[in-house]
Amino acid sequence: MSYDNLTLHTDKYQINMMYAHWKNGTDSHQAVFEAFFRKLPFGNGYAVFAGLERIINYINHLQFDEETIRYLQEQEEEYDPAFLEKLRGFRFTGNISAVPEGTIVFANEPLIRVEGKIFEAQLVETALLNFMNFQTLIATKASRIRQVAPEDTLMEFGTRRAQEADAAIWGARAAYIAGFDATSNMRAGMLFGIPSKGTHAHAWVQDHDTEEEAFRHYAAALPNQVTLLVDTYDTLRYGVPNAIKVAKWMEQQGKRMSAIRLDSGDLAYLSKTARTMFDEAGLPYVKIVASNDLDENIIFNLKAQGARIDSWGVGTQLITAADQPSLGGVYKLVAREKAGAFVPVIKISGNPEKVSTPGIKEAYRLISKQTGKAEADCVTLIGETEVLQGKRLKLYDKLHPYLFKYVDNYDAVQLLKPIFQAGKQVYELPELEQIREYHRQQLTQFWPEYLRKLNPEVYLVDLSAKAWQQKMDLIHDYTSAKLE
Ligand SMILES: Nc1ncnc2c1ncn2[C@@H]1O[C@H](COP(=O)(O)OP(=O)(O)OP(=O)(O)O)[C@@H](O)[C@H]1O
Ligand SMILES: O=P(O)(O)OC[C@H]1O[C@H](OP(=O)(O)OP(=O)(O)O)[C@H](O)[C@@H]1O
Ligand SMILES: O=C(O)c1cccnc1
Repeated sequence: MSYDNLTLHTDKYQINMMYAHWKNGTDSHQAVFEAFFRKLPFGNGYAVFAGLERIINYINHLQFDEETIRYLQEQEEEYDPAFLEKLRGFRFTGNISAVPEGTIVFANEPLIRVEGKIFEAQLVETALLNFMNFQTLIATKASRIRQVAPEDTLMEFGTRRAQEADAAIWGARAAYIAGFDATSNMRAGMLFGIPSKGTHAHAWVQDHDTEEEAFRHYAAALPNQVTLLVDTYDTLRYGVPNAIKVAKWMEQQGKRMSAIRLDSGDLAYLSKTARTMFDEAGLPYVKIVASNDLDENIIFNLKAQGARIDSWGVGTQLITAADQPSLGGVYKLVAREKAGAFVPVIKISGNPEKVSTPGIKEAYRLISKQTGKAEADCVTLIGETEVLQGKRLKLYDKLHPYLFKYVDNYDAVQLLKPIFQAGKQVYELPELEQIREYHRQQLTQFWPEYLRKLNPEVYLVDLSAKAWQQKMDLIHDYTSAKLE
């Protein structure tokens, strides 16, 4: 089965709600939803937004074709044929704003805003969250790994352990955005233009009578990219000495071995000893690649132990975000049309962090004119102008009011950019290399205290006084209404 129409890549309850709106005659009512997450993953101080390319692609190709219509008909007898007829002509006609991929983002600020007919805006929730949550999670994990090895080559090796094919390729892309240098996945390489890299597996060595013969045959076949896996039998007793012999043999033919790969054992000890052996053999140019269930913590520790590793192959831990395998991004209705105008809506919860923030919002990054560094993000109601005028602001985290600061002399950068207007794509997707460079620039806007991997400083995401007051008013209205 090869069916790639993603229109039904949604939860049934979205179609049920579309149906009920249509039945009630409210399907064309305008609504505004915002996507955000409430908690940063991995205890990190920031996240790296990704997923927009796939979202744009998805929105552009939304279409209930005959096969999907037939399926809906068979699935749900209650769906009126006239509803299915309406779906035939469906397309997304609303507005979408989003932060560009590679942007550093934080909890509780809108990352995607969807405005349009409730019928359309409801359908897209599931897919938008699916793409944003996964890709942002992997980009953030990759960013943590890049942080501990700023100068080294990082290769994404995760496909065999990824949660299926889509996760492998979009995860590879997310990792590249956040600073990885290459992927082993050739399809990701082909589709996105990510550099592809690869060594060889144990099978290559096992399929020869001797390790030395295996190394020689490999070097003869691909003399310009020889990275030999040296741990099939015994790294220091056989693997490294055999690799040294083959490197000398290559030199006689005017070639240079690129590297060896260590894939088991004590990577610190083995890399230091192997480095000495290569150096003493007059082969200082042969680099050392390591793999084996690596993540940012192991890499950090290996470096602390003085490991002599130049390049890291990272698979499982990255592509599955093993220490936190999902990002809890949500998509919340913030305003709906009533009597021809938008009214803010709220979701009340016993958990204060889950009370939604009503109203259509904008998010700004306040960049100090003096230092060029980000001081805080400010979430306002749309149309508020104080932030844009550069007025002195007292910002504080409303859930934790002891976190506050004053900012002035700043530039306010609007985080959400228009992506679709009246259903038409108005945003030109940057090239992947530009996204990667943009992400690198983004990192320079933050003090290192916010970026550090362990116990980072909390970056302030403030809610404007007006947005806060509106939230309080609605909480009051709803909770007192309930008591009556
Ligand atoms: N010096 C080190 N300090 C901390 N962690 C290390 C060090 N060397 C290796 N590791 C990590 O320890 C873990 C070792 O796992 P494991 O015991 O499965 O590997 P192994 O002994 O190399 O055997 P296998 O052949 O099964 O891969 C891996 O995640 C590896 O990256
Ligand atoms: O460890 P990861 O970060 O996921 O990196 C990818 C791993 O995949 C390969 O081996 P594979 O796991 O297939 O076999 P092995 O465990 O026997 O080495 C490779 O040798 C790495 O060890
Ligand atoms: O090229 C490699 O060495 C590689 C690729 C994928 C998984 N493990 C290793």
